[in-house]
Amino acid sequence: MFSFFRKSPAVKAVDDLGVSVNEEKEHQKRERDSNLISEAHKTRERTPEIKKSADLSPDATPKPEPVAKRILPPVPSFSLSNGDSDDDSEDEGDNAAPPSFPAVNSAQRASAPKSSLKTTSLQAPTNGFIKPPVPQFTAPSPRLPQPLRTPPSLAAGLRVPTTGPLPNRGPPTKPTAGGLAVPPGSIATSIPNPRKKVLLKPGHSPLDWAHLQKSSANLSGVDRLQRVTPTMLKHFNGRKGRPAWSSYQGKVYNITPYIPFHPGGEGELKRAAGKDGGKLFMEVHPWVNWDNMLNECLVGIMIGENEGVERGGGLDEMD
Ligand code: HEM
Repeated sequence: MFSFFRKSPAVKAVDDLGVSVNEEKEHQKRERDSNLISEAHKTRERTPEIKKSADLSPDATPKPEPVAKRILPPVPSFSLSNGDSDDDSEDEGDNAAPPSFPAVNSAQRASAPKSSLKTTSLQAPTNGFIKPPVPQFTAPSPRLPQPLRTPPSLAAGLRVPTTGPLPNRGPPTKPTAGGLAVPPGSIATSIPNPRKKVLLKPGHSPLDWAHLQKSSANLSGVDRLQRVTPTMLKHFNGRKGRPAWSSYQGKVYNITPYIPFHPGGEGELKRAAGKDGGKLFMEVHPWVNWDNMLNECLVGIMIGENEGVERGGGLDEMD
C-alpha cells in the first residue's frame, strides 16, 4: 500500500532488527501460551466439568480461572443422591463447581468432617439418628379415638332409598316404578272436570246480566203474571220462535233472555226449557240463587191443568 515510499538502507536495517525483535517476543508468547494450555489440560483431567470451548485457543482472550483449581488440590465433589437420580438438574449439579460458600480454605470447610460432607450430609437420611420417626397412622392405638366416619348403619338410615316405595306414600303402583314420579293416568286423568263453564260472548257476563235486570226492559215477555198449566209450560219450550219457559219450585220464568248469559252454556240451560228445571238445577249448582238471577223474568205460577180452564189464564183475573 505504501510501496511508492522507498526505504533507505538504514531504515531497512532497523526494520529488519525490529522484525527480529518482534519474532523473538512472539516466540516467547507462544511458549507461555503452550504452557498454559498444557496446564489447562491437566486441570481438565482433574475437573472434567470444565467446558471444552474455544476459550483455550491461543487466539482467544484468556479468561480468569479459579485460583483454587490451579493451586489447591481438587475439591471432592458430592451429590444429592447415590448417582442414580432421575433428575437432570441434579446431574448438572454433580458436574458443577463446588459452592463458593464456605470458602475452600475457610475454617468451616476445614472443620467439617470430610466423610459426611462427601457422602451423607446431603443424601437422603438413612440412619435412625437423622431420619425422623415414622408416624403410625395405619394402626391406631386402642386409646386413640376412632376415625370420624359415619357408621354404616346411620349413613344408611339417612339415605333416601332409591328403589322401592317410600313410607306413608301408599302402595306402589308398579314394581319397577321408584321415586316420586306420578304414574301416568293415576291422578291427573282420574279427577273429572268439575266445572263446565263456557266462554261467554262479549257483553254477556254475569255483571252485564245484572245491569240488564236493573233496566226497565221487559224480560218476562208478558204483560201480567200468568197462571201456567203444564200444557202451557210444555208449549213454551223455545222452539219455532216461541219463548222458553221453565218452572222452579212452582214459579214459571222466561229463561229466553238469560240463555246467552248462562255460564254453563246455552245448551245446558235449554234442557230445562218447557218443563220443571228444578231437578237439573239442583244437580249442577244448588248454591245459585235462581230467584235473584231471574227475578225480572218471572212469568207466573204453576197451576193444575183444570184450574186454568176454570179460572182463566191471568192471575189478575183470579184476584
Ligand atoms: C234457569 C235457571 C238457571 C240459572 C239462573 C243458572 C245459573 C248459573 C250460574 C250463575 C252459573 C255459574 C255458577 C258458578 O259460577 O258457580 C251456572 C253454571 C252452570 N249451569 Fe246453570 N243456571 C240455570 C239452569 C241450569 C240448568 C237447568 C242446567 C243444566 C241442565 C245448568 C247447568 C249449568 C252448568 C253445567 C254450569 C257450569 C258449571 C258450574 O258453573 O258449576 N244450569 N248456571
